[in-house]
Amino acid sequence: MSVVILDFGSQFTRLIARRFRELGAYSVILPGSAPLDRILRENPQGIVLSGGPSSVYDEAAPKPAPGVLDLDIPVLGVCYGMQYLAQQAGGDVKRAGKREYGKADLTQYGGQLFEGIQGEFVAWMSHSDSVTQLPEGYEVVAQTEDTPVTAIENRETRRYGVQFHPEVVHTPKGGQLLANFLGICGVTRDWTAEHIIDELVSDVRTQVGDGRVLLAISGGVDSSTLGLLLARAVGEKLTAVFIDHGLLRLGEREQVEAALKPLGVNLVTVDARAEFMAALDGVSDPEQKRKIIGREFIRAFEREARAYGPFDFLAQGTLYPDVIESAGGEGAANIKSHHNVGGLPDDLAFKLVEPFRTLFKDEVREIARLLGLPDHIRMRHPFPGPGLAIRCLGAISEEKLDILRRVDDIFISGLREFGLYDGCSQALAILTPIQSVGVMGDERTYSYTAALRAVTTDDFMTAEWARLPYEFLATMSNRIVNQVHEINRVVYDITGKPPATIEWE
Ligand SMILES: Nc1ncnc2c1ncn2[C@@H]1O[C@H](COP(=O)(O)OP(=O)(O)OP(=O)(O)O)[C@@H](O)[C@H]1O
Ligand SMILES: O=c1[nH]c(=O)c2[nH+]cn([C@@H]3O[C@H](COP(=O)(O)O)[C@@H](O)[C@H]3O)c2[nH]1
Ligand SMILES: NC(=O)CC[C@H](N)C(=O)O
Ligand SMILES: [Mg+2]
Repeated sequence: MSVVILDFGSQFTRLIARRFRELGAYSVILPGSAPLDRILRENPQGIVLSGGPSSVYDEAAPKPAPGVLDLDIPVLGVCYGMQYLAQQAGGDVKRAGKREYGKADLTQYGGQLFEGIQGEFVAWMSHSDSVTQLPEGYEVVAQTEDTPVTAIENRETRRYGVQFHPEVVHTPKGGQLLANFLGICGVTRDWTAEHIIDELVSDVRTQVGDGRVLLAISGGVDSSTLGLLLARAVGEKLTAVFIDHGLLRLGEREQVEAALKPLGVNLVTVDARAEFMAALDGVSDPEQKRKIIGREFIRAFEREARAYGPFDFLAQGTLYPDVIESAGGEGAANIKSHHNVGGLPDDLAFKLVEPFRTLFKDEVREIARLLGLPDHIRMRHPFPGPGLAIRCLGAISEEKLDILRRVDDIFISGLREFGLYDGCSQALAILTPIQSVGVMGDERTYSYTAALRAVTTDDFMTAEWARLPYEFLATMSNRIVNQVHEINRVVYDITGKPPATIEWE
């Protein structure tokens, strides 16, 4: 039993599934045009029609397959989905005089979807079309100042629509609304992280069969958790490979080896420092750096496959944000090529095993907890595969990496010492190419500027800059300038994501 989410190209479709997972309900995302028999195979108790960039009155507007809306189960249309429901039932949709983007307050609401919800309701909007004429049998159950038809329902046919996005965190009471929809569908909410693990294990077994798997492991949360999952799924057929590309932090190689040993994975460490440094020599463009790193990772895995292989499969701890930022979503833009997705070379000879490809970091952490990953790995801040190369802006050199390593170590150790590490989701130091004038010991200096960045976030798709105490920042600035003589200026990044991203390249 499940809820089927039909995807019409919204950026947020995965978030609908994620909210259902949080509510303990199992859901499946299928393409908007999935045929009826494909949908029926999922035994749906309800259907969600997602948002999307099209307008329902466009010639080529995507539609659910014939028969889908004739099923006698509840249907919730979100944004484009609601507009489609309204149009299909005989209502009308037009480009509205007033578009709504961002937060809007519902001026009134009621009805089944809003049952039990009280007080103000902030709804996150992203639309330029509106339902201008209600179809027969429907009533309006919510309004905003600009949009008279913000939510609709037809109790008899159990068709519901919302113009806003209940699935995003900026609609704080959206979870309750989605829970109400699950209630209307009669969904039993017993889908847990244990179920997800069982399902992932069985999917991996089906995919891998008798094949052998090379696991790309970094000592980070995602690949370490994947190590435990794969050990359960394929056992002996697994070899974990950790690449030291010369872009790691101070002492990281030894720390990772020590941390992974007790997990019982069969670990091989590869020294590929010379290859990475040679390939990155003189390269300053961020995308080019990322592509080269993606390629060099694969070349290093291929070399190991010749030594320890053959391997049919390459397993990576890829998460959904890596995919969507690398333009892996329906119509999504390429923000940056993550080395493990957009940075992969075209001639990849391995088949990829990426069980976490649809999940977010906090969900992987929950899986990690159940699989018994120690907390010091589970709660570690993420560290990107391209490592210090994308934090040393412009062309890298051994000298610059060494400077950055020392700055990073002071900052991260400082966060731990002051008890601030766990309060941030990720912290990093950046070595900028800016040189500026300073005065130290009565001497003129002309040295580099280091930037510090710390953010808070759940899913790494959006983030706030962390409000670290001034005293702490002052101490960090002091220590860095005193201990790293190549730095004479320290700045703190006070930009969120969006508009910035977490890494600087
Ligand atoms: N040094 C490395 N050696 C081998 N594989 C790596 C290395 N760095 C990254 N990878 C691979 O790339 C994937 C993506 O890296 P990413 O940093 O997003 O995940 P992670 O390192 O597992 O977890 P975290 O996000 O907590 O750092 C990893 O899951 C891993 O499969
Ligand atoms: O393994 C990785 N390979 C990459 O190429 C990569 N680029 C960014 N990141 C990490 O992804 C999260 C979001 O980062 P951005 O806001 O900079 O896009 C943050 O946690 C980043 O550290 C990467 N991780
Ligand atoms: N986010 C959406 O689903 C948008 C639907 C439609 N394109 C509109 O602008 O109204
Ligand atoms: Mg990492």
